[in-house]
Parts: sequence; structure tokens; C-alpha cells
Amino acid sequence: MTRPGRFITFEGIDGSGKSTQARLLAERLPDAILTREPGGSPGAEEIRALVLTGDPGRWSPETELLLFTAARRDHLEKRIDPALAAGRTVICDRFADSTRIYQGATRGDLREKVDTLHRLMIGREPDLTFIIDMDPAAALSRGLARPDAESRFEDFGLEMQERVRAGFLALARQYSDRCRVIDGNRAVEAIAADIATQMGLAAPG
Ligand SMILES: Nc1ncnc2c1ncn2[C@@H]1O[C@H](COP(=O)(O)OP(=O)(O)O)[C@@H](O)[C@H]1O
Ligand SMILES: Cc1cn([C@H]2C[C@H](O)[C@@H](COP(=O)(O)OP(=O)(O)O)O2)c(=O)[nH]c1=O
Repeated sequence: MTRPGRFITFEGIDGSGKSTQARLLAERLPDAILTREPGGSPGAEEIRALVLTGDPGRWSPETELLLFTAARRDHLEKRIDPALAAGRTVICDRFADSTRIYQGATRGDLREKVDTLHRLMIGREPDLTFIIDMDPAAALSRGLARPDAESRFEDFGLEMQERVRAGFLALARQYSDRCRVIDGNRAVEAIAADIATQMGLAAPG
């Protein structure tokens, strides 16, 4: 029987360097698939477009939670679970911890609903989660420099980013068995070396 693969997620505030580090780690692991949320499967990418673009007032917090959960369910069924079952490593840029923080704590107080929906519809936790922690002001200026800043979620102010950051740090304490906090206020290569060490890989270069 095939041994199930490892499920690794990256979390943190917008612009903290998650996508960059997820990509660098995937490049070092020949069996890995690199994916992201919201999205990662054709259906979930369609839901991503619905939830991340357009009028910010279009969805209530509750509907938004259902949309993120629906996207995650499709992503799990179509992409994550089959890859894990085939023994591959899955590296995902954001996962359920983002819902716990964004929908559960910072844009309302839906944490109980978030946890119930997760239990009923998702049920899977990562084996390892890297929380890239960094100064929101620096992350915001990185984000503003990005060519793809299409999403309304990019418009958060510093106060919101600080709340999200604090939420992720609290979550890292709650799920300390699988979460590793990584200092993101450093050069790309230094962060990648830190993550490689945590993964038991030799430092790059
Ligand atoms: N350690 C770093 N130092 C400086 N710039 C970075 C670093 N990591 C990422 N960047 C740049 O910052 C922007 C946001 O990075 P990205 O990996 O897309 O973050 P996230 O996925 O967390 O939003 C990109 O333009 C990226 O090239
Ligand atoms: C996965 C997920 C993301 N989000 C938010 C976080 C981000 O602001 C946005 C995803 O945008 P994205 O551009 O992928 O994130 P980043 O800026 O970190 O590269 O959606 C939620 O609110 N809930 C969720 O469950």
C-alpha cells in the first residue's frame, strides 16, 4: 500500500512571502505538488474569483465562510487528497488556518461556525504549517509593489494586518504540535534556509 504523503501549509499575512517560500520548498522536493487557496482546483478557482473580486459588500461574512469552505472541499476532493493518497508531498499556500483567522476572528466572530464547518466538511489538518511572521508595514509595501494586486483583500489597512498577525501567532501557540513560526523580516534565502532546516533538508546552495 502507498504510504500517504505529507501535507505542508504556509500561512501568514498578505505579502509576508508565503507564495515565494512555498515555491522554493516545492522546487527542492521532487515529489511535491504546489497549490494554493482559495483555489487549487478548477472549481475552487472559480469560487476564488467570486469571493475575491467585485463589490466588497456582495457577500455577508457567513456566505463568505461558506464560499471559502466550498472551495476548500473541492480542492481537497480533486487535488489534495488524491495527491496525498498517491504518496506525494502537498505544499499549499494558505489552508484552513486562514479561515480560522480571517473569517473566524478578524472579520467577525464566526469561530464556532468555522470550527463546526471544518469538522463537518473538511476534517483534514496539515502535518506541518509554516507561519511566516512579519511586520505588516513592510509586508504592505511589498504587496503594493506586486503586479497582481487585483484582490480587494489587498486593501486591508495596517490595523487589520496587525490583527491578522496576532491571530496567526495565537494560532501557532494553539496548534504548537504542527506550527512553526518563521521570521519573515529577512532575505528570501535566509528564510528558505530556515525552512529547509525545519524540513530536515540541507541548507540550499
Ligand atoms: N524575504 C523577502 N524579502 C523581500 N521581498 C520579498 C521577500 N519574500 C517575498 N518578497 C516579495 O514580496 C512580494 C510578496 O511576496 P509573496 O511571496 O507573494 O507573499 P504572499 O504570498 O505572502 O502574499 C513579492 O513581490 C515577492 O517577490
Ligand atoms: C484561504 C483563505 C483566504 N482568505 C483571504 C486571505 C487573503 O487576503 C485572500 C487571498 O488572497 P491571496 O492573494 O491568495 O493572498 P496573499 O495576498 O496572501 O498572496 O483571501 C480568507 O479570508 N479566508 C480563507 O480561508
